[in-house]
Amino acid sequence: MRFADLILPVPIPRTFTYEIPFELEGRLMPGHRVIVEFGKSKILTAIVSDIHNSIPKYETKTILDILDEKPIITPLQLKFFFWVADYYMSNIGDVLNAAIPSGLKLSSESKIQLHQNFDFESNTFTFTERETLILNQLKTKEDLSYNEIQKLLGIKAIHKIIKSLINKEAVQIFESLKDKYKPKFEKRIRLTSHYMDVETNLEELFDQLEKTPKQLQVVLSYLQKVPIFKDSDLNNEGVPRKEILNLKDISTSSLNTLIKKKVFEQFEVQVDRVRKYIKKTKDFQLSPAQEIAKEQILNVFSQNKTCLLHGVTGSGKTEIYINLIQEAIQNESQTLLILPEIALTAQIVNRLKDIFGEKLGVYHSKYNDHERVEIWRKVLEEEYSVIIGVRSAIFLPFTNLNLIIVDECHDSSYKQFDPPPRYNGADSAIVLAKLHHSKILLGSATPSVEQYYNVQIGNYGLATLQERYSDGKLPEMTFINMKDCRNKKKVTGEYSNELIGALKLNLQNNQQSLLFQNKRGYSPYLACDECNYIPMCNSCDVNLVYYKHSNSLKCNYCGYMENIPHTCPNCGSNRIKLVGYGTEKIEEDLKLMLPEARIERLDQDSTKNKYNHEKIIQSFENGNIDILIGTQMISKGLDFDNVSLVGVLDADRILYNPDFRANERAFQLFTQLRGRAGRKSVHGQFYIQCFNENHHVFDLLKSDDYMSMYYNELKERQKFDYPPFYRLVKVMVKDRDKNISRSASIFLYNELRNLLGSKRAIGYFEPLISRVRNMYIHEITIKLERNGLNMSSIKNKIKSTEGNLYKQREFSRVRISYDVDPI
Ligand SMILES: Nc1ncnc2c1ncn2[C@@H]1O[C@H](COP(=O)(O)OP(=O)(O)OP(=O)(O)O)[C@@H](O)[C@H]1O
Ligand SMILES: [Zn+2]
Repeated sequence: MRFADLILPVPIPRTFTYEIPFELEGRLMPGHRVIVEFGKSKILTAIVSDIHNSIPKYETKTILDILDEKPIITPLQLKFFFWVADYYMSNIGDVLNAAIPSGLKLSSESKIQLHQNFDFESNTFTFTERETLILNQLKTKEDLSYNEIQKLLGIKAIHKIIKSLINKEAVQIFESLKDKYKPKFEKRIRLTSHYMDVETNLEELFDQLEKTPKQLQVVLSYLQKVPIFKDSDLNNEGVPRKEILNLKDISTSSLNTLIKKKVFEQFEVQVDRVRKYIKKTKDFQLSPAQEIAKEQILNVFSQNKTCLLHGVTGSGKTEIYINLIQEAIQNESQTLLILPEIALTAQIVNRLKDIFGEKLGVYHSKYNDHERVEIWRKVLEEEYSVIIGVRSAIFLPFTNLNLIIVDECHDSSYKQFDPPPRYNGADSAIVLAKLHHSKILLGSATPSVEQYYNVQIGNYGLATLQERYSDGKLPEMTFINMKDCRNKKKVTGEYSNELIGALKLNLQNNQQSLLFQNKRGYSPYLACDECNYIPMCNSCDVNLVYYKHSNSLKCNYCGYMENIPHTCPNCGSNRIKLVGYGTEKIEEDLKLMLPEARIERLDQDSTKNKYNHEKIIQSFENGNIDILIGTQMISKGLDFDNVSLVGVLDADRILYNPDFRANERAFQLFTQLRGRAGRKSVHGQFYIQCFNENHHVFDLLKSDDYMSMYYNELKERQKFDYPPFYRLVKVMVKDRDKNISRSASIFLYNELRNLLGSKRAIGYFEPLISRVRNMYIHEITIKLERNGLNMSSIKNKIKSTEGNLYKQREFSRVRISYDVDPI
């Protein structure tokens, strides 16, 4: 086995073969990180994906060094990563970037430092002039990058020189990012072993310390914390130094004296950065309906099929998950529970930490890199048996995965859009389960049409929960016609008197309310009353959003910010006004209208800080907030006992969307929102402010009729060749020049039509938002029949048309990307 295929962090969609040096033969395994030379002078970190004997056609370079003792990626993960890259038509390097925490990431910044055993005096090698130059430099400077060495020597080809230094064990290469992960240490103290002889030596110590009461105080406080009289083993762990010093009447100098006198010894232990949970047991019994659903699930599992749990909101799906996870833990295997939203993670983690204690690991994007590396390692070493996380948790190094649960499996935030890979975490989880021979359960009150279709054609098995837990009823629905309200002057701004009245009543009854609005920020936009001018982003085709707290206009696409203009830049009038309303404005308005209420907001802006979302949810749960205003974050799976009112302010905005999934989405969103109210003893109310009460989706909602929605949608999808009957691939063409973007998309479209036929290559068009970060976008839609096609080979063919495009000089800077199964 002399060759290794490597994944390199370069935007080239293939692996590279390198030779394995003699000293690494037999040691190197797939999943190891290695250092290699790439091109003339680049040094890169790479991941070994395969090891073999077949000599490549091109001249190979040799691997320079290995970074880890043990592989950091498992063989199954590699397989999975390649599947994601293939299926979602993205580079394997991009998948790796999405998959591994940046503390383990591949980087191009490798450096050298003196070898730890190297000693200038005692070494026996002779060094060349250039080698000596480097070594002398390293006497004063801790490390040197490849660039610095090239400058120092005044030549480009430095690799041979470095290699020779490595062979002489004078220097070593290190990955500057490798050291990014620093374990955290804690200083602790304990009694030295001498005093473990309690009866004589410790008693003696007390006598000695009579004269120094401060020191005696330290020893006594220690013994209070660590009762070695009861159990002498407790001394081994000692206590954190900080904990003793934080006590009243303890002086640092007394403690230090005692350490000098060898009464105490100080030692360090590695501690976890990730917050630990204390295990409390909480028992619950499944209801008869839940027992039946669980039986159905186990039955589906026994047929090695994916199981869809279709259970109404508040039916207790989570309790079934917990029950299944408990059984999985007893079998000493790993379980992965993925959720669409970190807001929800916080709540479920609270429910699960009571039950699973330290066996529970949590993985989401708000964690910093050190924490993510720590979780990665703990999953690899099977210290965690349950992992709860958002979509990227599917990339963790499971070795013993036996159950995957995808909660709220219909949710569109399982799909990643930018940066690539544009993968869907819920769909990919099914493939992950196959690779691990693991069971997989998808749960939702509103499965996607595609998911339910899979049940219908027998690909998935079905389990159902049709009633809420303990006879809870679904909230009553009230439609508030805003047109009528306006005519009858029964509104204050955007708020109907009826809704405000209901909020007031709820407040008096000491119950909580949720208010939904799909727009964050203050007012969606600013507009001139004279000429209708609307401030737009300079680099994207969208209007700027007004943020009150920073008194600025901001682009939600590229982050561009500017000050509020006082006069209209177009006509000079000073009649610039705010139009529409976002969550921030609603918060402000309601605080004025209901001054006695405690009001908070939950959206992307209010949860920027790591634990903010947890704090807000906790505080709502504890009854410290009366009204919580939020974006779709509040619609997903949250479980509050005391919420009896849910209101939607601008329902029409949800209904009218130029997308074939618009009705399905609206039905899902309203059903989920309604489901947040009346989950425990209180009866729930669902208020919808809208202009068009007669919309078809509202009819379905009134009868809570998922199946009608499903069959209606299915008919439409069949008629217009949409999923689940066809698979969609979107090809995105981008260029700084609008004309080039357009002509490149026409060129590519023609290529694709020749390749696939005009029934599959549908057309090219400008998307709704046709410019982002100054790149003009055109899209080509491809529809592929679900059956009878070899998808992988078709996708390769689609990709190969890129080659023809790039042969045209004028298109050489065009950027092409793909979105497979766009949503
Ligand atoms: N067997 C049970 N014993 C005690 N409480 C239960 C049981 N089953 C469900 N509950 C309670 O009922 C409430 C709703 O359950 P849960 O949150 O699991 O619903 P869900 O099906 O996940 O709903 P959604 O689809 O809205 O997220 C929770 O507060 C839960 O603790
Ligand atoms: Zn912008």
